[in-house]
Amino acid sequence: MLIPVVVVAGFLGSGKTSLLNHLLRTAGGRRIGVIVNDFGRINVDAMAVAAQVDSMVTLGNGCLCCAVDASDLADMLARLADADVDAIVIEASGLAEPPAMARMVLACPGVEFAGLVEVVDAAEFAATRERHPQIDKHLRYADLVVLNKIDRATDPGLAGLVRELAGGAPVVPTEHGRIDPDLLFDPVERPAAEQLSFFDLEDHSAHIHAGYDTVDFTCADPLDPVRLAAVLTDRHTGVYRAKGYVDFGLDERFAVQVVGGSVRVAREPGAGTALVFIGKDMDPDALRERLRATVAAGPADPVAMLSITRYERG
Ligand SMILES: Nc1nc2c(ncn2[C@@H]2O[C@H](COP(=O)(O)OP(=O)(O)OP(=O)(O)O)[C@@H](O)[C@H]2O)c(=O)[nH]1
Repeated sequence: MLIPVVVVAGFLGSGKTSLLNHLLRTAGGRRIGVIVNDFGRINVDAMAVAAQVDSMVTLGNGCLCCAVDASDLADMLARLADADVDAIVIEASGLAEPPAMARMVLACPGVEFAGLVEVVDAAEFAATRERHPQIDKHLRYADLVVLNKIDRATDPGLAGLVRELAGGAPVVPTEHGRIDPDLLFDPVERPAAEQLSFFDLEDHSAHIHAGYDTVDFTCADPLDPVRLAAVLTDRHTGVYRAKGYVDFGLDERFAVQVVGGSVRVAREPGAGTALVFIGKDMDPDALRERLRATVAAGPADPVAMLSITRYERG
């Protein structure tokens, strides 16, 4: 029997990992294999899902749609299939081109492309669409659109617009990716592989990831919370997305998430700092230098920590 493969795509920070984690928690008896594809060299998403997954392989450093060889993907799918999973979910990088990924999966033996889920960030959609009009095409191609972060939506017309762009695919409004897992594994009618060929005509320079860079930062010394908060909230660095873990020299470290102008932190066990920054027109050297300048001589004091803990939410 062919193993169904679902691709979860969506722009940077829209909620793909949240959806995947929800799915893994609510999978019931299903054994789900996961492929996580991150844009940066440090695979933060893989760290976030690793705890609860049956079988996982990661594809870091570049989008699955261009940077990964089709035969590598076929090998990874075969490895997961050997691990006896019932279904495979690929979490695409936030800059990947869904049609190109769908085509790659369709070309892999032993598996069946079971649909493309496009996660939309209800808070950022209008701004993202303005910068990347290609998003419309991604929605048109989706089999299921998850309209996520509905708690942060401000435009009452958004759901209607997304429905129109989705061209008949179901649109499910939700928070934190909490959708019914059955929605993902219901069989969908797929066009034959050949019918996707018009996407071959597109030029990779038109892909959303063209022009995006990543900056990785790892450090064993504690960071200064005030200086780091200033970097994370600076809208002039070109950074759109940042994620990872930060050590301020305390008993616990902080998981950090930046999406557009929104910063969120949460306490986590562990030590050491590993951060990935993703953005357009960044100056990687300047950003690295600023990050190195956040290294502190010792543990952070409680008052200074307020500049970080103010971004903690329930
Ligand atoms: N307010 C709110 N925040 C959310 C919701 N869903 C996810 N988030 C937050 O948005 C941030 C990004 O979520 P992720 O699930 O990591 O997004 P992602 O699409 O996997 O991110 P990339 O892989 O970097 O593209 C995190 O801080 C989440 O906690 C939601 O429904 N509402």
